[in-house]
Amino acid sequence: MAMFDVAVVYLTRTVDVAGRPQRQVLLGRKLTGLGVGRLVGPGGKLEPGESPREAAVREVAEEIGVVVEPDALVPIGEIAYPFVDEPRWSQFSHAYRCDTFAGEPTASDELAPEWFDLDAIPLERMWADAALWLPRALAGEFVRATLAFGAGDRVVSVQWGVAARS
Ligand SMILES: COc1nc(N)nc2c1ncn2[C@H]1C[C@H](O)[C@@H](COP(=O)(O)OP(=O)(O)OP(=O)(O)O)O1
Repeated sequence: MAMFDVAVVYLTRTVDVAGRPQRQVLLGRKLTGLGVGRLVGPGGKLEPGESPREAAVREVAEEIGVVVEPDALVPIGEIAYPFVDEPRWSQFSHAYRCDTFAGEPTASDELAPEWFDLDAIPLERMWADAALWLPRALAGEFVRATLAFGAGDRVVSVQWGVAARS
């Protein structure tokens, strides 16, 4: 199945809450395009000739006005998303975590960013696949998977260990 590539970035930070360190992740409410209304990491499609890392740097700057260095991006997953009923939506996602960045996340036309505690990510407001892998990936595991979407944006099949483009 033909798939377009996307890069998605999960910025993380540690804040002090009543004298204790609290890990947080930045998500944003999608304001336009596929998945509008959902919480996502900043990201989007690769442009022609771009590497996933280059796209990740560009998308973070465009969508939340934050500067990340390519080397600061830590790969946390490669996930193929075949859309069985809408093949033109099928995509291959390169996911990164990034602890080091410059600038304050700011809303754009595409995304309204917000920090969430890592132990209380509102997974029900994200794409349905997030609950299957994101907490593990943010805890340090590299996730490779093929997660097929069906009608109603439900995950209809799960294959771990392989990110299959066809
Ligand atoms: C768990 O997180 C995600 N799961 C799934 N299944 N898909 C996700 C997740 N986070 C982001 N995505 C997808 C959704 C979209 O297909 C892309 C991002 O798309 P976007 O429309 O923002 O792409 P751009 O290239 O920025 O848009 P333009 O076409 O407007 O340039 O990632």
